[in-house]
Amino acid sequence: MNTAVEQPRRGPSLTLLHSIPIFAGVPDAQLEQIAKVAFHRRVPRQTTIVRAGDSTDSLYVLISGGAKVLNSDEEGREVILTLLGPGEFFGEMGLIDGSPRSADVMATETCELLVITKNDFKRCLAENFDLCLNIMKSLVQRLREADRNIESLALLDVYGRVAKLLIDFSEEERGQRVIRRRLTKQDIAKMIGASREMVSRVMKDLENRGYFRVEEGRTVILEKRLSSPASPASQP
Ligand SMILES: Nc1ncnc2c1ncn2[C@@H]1O[C@@H]2COP(=O)(O)O[C@H]2[C@H]1O
Repeated sequence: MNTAVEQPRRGPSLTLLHSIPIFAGVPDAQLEQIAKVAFHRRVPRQTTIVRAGDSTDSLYVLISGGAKVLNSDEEGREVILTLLGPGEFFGEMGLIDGSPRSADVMATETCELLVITKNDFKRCLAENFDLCLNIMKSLVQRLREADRNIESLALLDVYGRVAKLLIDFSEEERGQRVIRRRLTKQDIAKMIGASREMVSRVMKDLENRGYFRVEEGRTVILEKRLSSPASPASQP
């Protein structure tokens, strides 16, 4: 596992801060304060940035790259709680309630991060209602996502779970829904609680039946059909 990290660099620009959703609506005077206390850090792929159970010292904002939030048991079995992309933040839970880190966060690509230490983050929160509100909105969105995941685990078969995940990760692009981020079958398996072999089988079947196609390394979804795939067992 990679633990090497580059030396931190100080000082994000105001333009950069303006482009990050949790800083939306925060006045420039406050952003200047944040710019003074935040610093850049670059971490290579496979670096564990935050480790479950550790004490909490900082909030992280992902400027570029990608990361996964995961939990594992003593036997090394993993569940991926979510994937994070540019503009998203992590490490807020421990800062808010003082508990140890709730999960590992690992870089899936080289990441450019903005780091704000615990005391600086708390000072920024105390002085800025918009920042508090933006953090609350993100927490509500994460709760909604977690609720949807519980529902899908309880009510859908593996076909339905794979289909739902592909739709959730797809983005609108010129009238089509396309998955741009790198999503391995192993990652999908760890997100939906199925084996990698099962996910491979289901995806091959869905592709053969025309629910999606892979074009130049991207997955293009034939949306209307994918939203309700029938598993072979339930087909007439
Ligand atoms: N279900 C989830 N969705 C998105 N992010 C999460 C989820 N669970 C944990 N995290 C993030 O992972 C971080 C691990 O460290 P913290 O508990 O400090 O803060 C946590 C959150 O930022």
